[in-house]
Amino acid sequence: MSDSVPAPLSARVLGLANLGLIVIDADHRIVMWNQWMASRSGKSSHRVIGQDLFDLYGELRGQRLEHAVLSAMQSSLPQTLSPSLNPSPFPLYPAGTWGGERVEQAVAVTPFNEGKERYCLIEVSDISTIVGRERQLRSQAEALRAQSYVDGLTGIANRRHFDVALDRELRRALRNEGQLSLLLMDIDSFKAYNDHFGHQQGDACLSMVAEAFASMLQRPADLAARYGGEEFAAVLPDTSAEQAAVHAEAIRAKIASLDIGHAPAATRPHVTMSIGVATFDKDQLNSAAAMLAAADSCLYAAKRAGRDCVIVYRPQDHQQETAA
Ligand SMILES: Nc1nc2c(ncn2[C@@H]2O[C@H](COP(=O)(O)OP(=O)(O)OP(=O)(O)O)[C@@H](O)[C@H]2O)c(=O)[nH]1
Repeated sequence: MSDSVPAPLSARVLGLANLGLIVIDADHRIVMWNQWMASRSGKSSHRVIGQDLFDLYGELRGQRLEHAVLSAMQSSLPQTLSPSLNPSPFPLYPAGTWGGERVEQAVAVTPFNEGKERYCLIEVSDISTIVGRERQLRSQAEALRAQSYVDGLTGIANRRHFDVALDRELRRALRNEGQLSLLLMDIDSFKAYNDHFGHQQGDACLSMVAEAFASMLQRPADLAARYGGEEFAAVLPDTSAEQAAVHAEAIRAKIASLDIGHAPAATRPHVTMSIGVATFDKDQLNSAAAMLAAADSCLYAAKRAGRDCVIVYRPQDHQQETAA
């Protein structure tokens, strides 16, 4: 018969438990320290048994864990430490490593009596995987949010981003009586391009035009967007009608200079753009709808004028037109 005594079942279970188990007495002296704690703290149970937990880990003094232990001992009520408020209170590291990042911990404190003695059980769970997954989900959500402001085909801002930017800049212009211009632009005879070269090449053309157009806007507050289909738009804060007209003309010339061959049915042998320009004014063009309608009417006028040109909205002309 073997003379080795089998470990009591409870001791075996404590050794196998996949969480840290610490028991301290009323004077905070450690009376139990399981294998999980030993392998993650680098301190074996016979080194720590009998020591005051808060002497062993001075950094816990005055912290939430100490308050939780004191209050659990006094009230006899269990306490749970929020992992977000108390990240990693114990200096514990993944088993088999030393140093590096502490394991993320969730800590529960449960007071209990044994005979006349008062004790406190401290359970420490490793929640590193959960916290890591949460971080990953949060960063994926942020990436998705960023993507939802980006046009999938061209990579420039999408209509939603444009609407938000125009609204924000309009409110700023109204507040500061500042200047703000808007460009609406449309690739000329794009239906003919698609019909001649096919939709896939049409998409490639849209991407080239978008890239060239976006590269023309230099200020950080300027926004180049795909407004929809073959239409593009730009929000230009602190830009007068005259300055916007110069920008628009430069963009028109840049697109023409790309010299992208067009369909035979198009007005020009190369791809061109027509552009309408509207500028904020506090009496008439003081809303997104009014500015967009004004820019759109100029874009339409540019198409009627033969395409590949820029037309700037002038409130006085409009008054004359509507009055006539
Ligand atoms: N390839 C491609 N074509 C698109 C996309 N969005 C819109 N279009 C095409 O753009 C064309 C726009 O045609 P129209 O609105 O008739 O205007 P247009 O031919 O450009 O003529 P004008 O604007 O008068 O110069 C349509 O044939 C649409 O199918 C897209 O994402 N990819």
